[in-house]
Amino acid sequence: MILAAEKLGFAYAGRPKPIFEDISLDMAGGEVVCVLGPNGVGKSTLLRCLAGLSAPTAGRVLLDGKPIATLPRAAIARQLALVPQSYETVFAFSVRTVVEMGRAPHLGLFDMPGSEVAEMTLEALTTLGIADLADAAYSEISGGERQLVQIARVLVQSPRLMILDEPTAHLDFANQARFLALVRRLAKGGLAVIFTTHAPDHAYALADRTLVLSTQHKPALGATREILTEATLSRTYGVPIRLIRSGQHIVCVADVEA
Ligand SMILES: Nc1ncnc2c1ncn2[C@@H]1O[C@H](COP(=O)(O)OP(=O)(O)OP(=O)(O)O)[C@@H](O)[C@H]1O
Repeated sequence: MILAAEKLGFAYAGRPKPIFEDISLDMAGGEVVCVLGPNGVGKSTLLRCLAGLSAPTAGRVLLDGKPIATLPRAAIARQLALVPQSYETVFAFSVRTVVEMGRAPHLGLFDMPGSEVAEMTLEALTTLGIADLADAAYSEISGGERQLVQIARVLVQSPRLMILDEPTAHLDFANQARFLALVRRLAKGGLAVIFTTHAPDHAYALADRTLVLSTQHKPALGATREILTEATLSRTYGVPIRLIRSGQHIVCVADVEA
């Protein structure tokens, strides 16, 4: 097991009740898990706990069997990569440098990235279709391009587990489809992936299991096609949701009147 979350709970100081309670989740290599739920339900907070960036107020996270809270950041980063919802930098780094920095956890303290890292970086940028942006300033590219750069950066980090917070939020329709195909390919190669999304269709397209967070009900985790019923989705989002099947694909439609 790469990651094991045991009975996690989290409460922000000053908030009357916990954001979530009693979440347990095991991640093995090659598995893809989606976290779904309405705005503000706690998805990003949960991902930060799983990545060891926030300390849960209940329960614990084990990485390779060891409590993540006891591990040095570089040791965590060799196993696990988090792509947050947004990533800003105040420095005028080039796209190439931002991606190369993904390799830092594998380098010694005074090592400079060599030709191997340069090759990995170019390969990752090419995979994401943004090799032509290599020398652009990260601060001067679009939101979707930044999202692709961040995904390239974690490819160079080559972790065993990728944790992605709304990775498709800024991507155009084709890049969303390419991203889903890329994750499917990486998972076949043994990578474990946890991602959040506001598109339940992406859970159907990608996730072996889905964790549904809701303000009204207990967290529910199960096989995506079993857990994401019309009833569960409608209850979770508070609007009537229908599932439309077309071959292998399932599309969700919300029936909200004007
Ligand atoms: N630093 C903080 N201090 C206090 N409350 C916070 C803090 N960060 C987030 N929250 C609150 O915790 C709750 C969960 O936030 P979180 O960002 O985890 O939700 P989310 O499910 O990822 O939301 P979204 O889908 O809108 O991105 C929200 O009510 C939010 O307002």
